[in-house]
Amino acid sequence: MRNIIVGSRQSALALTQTNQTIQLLKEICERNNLPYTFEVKPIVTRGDRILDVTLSKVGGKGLFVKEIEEALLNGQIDMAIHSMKDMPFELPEGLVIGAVPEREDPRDCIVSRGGKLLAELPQGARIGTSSLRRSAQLQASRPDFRIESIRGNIDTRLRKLEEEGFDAILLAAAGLHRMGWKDRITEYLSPDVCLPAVGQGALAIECRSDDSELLDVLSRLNDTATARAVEAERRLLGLLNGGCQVPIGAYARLETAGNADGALVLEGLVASPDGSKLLRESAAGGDPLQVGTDAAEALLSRGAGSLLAEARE
Ligand SMILES: NCc1[nH]cc(CCC(=O)O)c1CC(=O)O
Repeated sequence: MRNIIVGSRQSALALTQTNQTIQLLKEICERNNLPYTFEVKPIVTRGDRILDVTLSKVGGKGLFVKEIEEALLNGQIDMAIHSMKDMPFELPEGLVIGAVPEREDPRDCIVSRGGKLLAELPQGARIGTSSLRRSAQLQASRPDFRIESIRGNIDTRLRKLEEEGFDAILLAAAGLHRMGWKDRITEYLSPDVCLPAVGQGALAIECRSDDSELLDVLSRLNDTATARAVEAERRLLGLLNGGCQVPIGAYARLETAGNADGALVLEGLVASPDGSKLLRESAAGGDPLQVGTDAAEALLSRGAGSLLAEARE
């Protein structure tokens, strides 16, 4: 019998994702007669302590992940469940993504006060989001919206919607689904309107690369279609050097639903921060890395490089 220690940030979403994943792993162990138990170990990261500072100024989203990775490397924990979209492009030596479970809904959504749909929001409506990707795409169709930064975990943002008088906020549907708060969603935004972030809705289960015992268990939770889609999206991100906060979106899906090993269709987007310029390109094919490369090169050949340089200034 081996007790596997699972590190988790303390946010409600992180703990929920961790517990839901452990539940699936427990079922796998039961079905296959595998001798493992799982225990959650909460970890406070630097990213959690400095939410009031602009994250990009203090090291970006990777902050949430870094301390968890240190705990993995020094053996305090054995595995960790991250939101894929918070994963930096490169993993430290000695760690791997052992499984990518089936993806939740990848779309963004709006939660509005009074249940107004996007098209019904008044001229000059105040919209809360801290994501350049979301604000650029929204401003492209509605330059009248006043976009304001909103920080904190999902529960904090939902509270701020009411308390700070926003007309609407933008969130990832996946977080709300996982929390059991689907009924708060006013409207799902189609990827044609708001292309999701790389990896949005997917999870990454990270562990030590030499832990073959655990890797064997995790492999049973891997979802081929999601893993391939995310591989394509992350290749695009890597080629556009999108590690920091830049307006990049990417979403890959199977060309034929159900054919997990078949062709992928990847859409990529790079925007200027104010949404005045949006570049969108797509690529398709069977090799996720090639599809990611093709879409990134198509974007770069249309001037994505200078748009990104503008955003980083
Ligand atoms: N940026 C923070 C973050 N990281 C992961 C999620 C949940 C959605 C997901 O797992 O993709 C969220 C909240 C949000 O963007 O609304």
